[in-house]
Amino acid sequence: MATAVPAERDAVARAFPGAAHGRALPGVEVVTIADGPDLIAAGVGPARAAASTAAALTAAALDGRPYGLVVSAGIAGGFPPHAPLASLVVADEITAADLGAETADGFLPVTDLGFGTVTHRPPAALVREVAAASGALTGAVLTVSTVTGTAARAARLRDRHPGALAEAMEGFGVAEAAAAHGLPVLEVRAVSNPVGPRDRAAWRIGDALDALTEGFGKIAPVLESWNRYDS
Ligand SMILES: O=C(O)c1cccc(C(=O)CC[C@H]2O[C@@H](n3cnc4c(=O)[nH]cnc43)[C@H](O)[C@@H]2O)c1
Repeated sequence: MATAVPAERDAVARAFPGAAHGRALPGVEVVTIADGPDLIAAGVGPARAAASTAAALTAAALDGRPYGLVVSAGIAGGFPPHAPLASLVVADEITAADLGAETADGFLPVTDLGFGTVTHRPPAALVREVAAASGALTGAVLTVSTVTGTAARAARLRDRHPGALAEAMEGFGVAEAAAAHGLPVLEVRAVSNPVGPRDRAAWRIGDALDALTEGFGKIAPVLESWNRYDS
């Protein structure tokens, strides 16, 4: 499970009762929870998150104990009124929203330029089960390299992605690493701030971290049974 920063990693870890121990890899520490998941604080932004996640996945594969599922988790901006503060969102689509080219006629995704991919889709059945267990909202979670800070950009993003509930900065990078290993990916986010005009006073990071802990407490059995079916 990959979060951006240690505060998010620790919020997820609080949902699992087992003892934790860490193992340092080049560029990332893997925290293993007894009878629970492995967690990494993969760094902020899609590139760093992809590099850290790839390191952890490769190390596990070389150890002969490959993972069955990769989860991107953390706080996010929520598109109002669809994803309110402290709500939990599970992605049915993980989309890189600013990977492309700006043209006089608007934004072109990199796929329109003939390259790569901009969207990864988590397994639909897993998304449904996670949402049912936790009460999470289900929709697209956008990955951006620049946090949205104006109403105009928030509106442009929703115009291009009408199903978007949240934006964050790591999901697509984590998903790219998972895809390179042929693994399914899930993204779960707790909303810490509205997407829109920059307003640091509106951040509710503590509430979002608490929502992450509570949400993963409910999601844990779903993930455990998913891994069992998968192996
Ligand atoms: O300085 C700002 O205006 C600002 C507003 C929101 C978030 C930030 C961050 O630097 C946090 C980035 C960190 O948290 C995730 N996150 C949380 N909210 C958002 C958001 O609205 N848009 C994108 N990412 C967000 C993100 O995944 C990073 O890990 C600064």
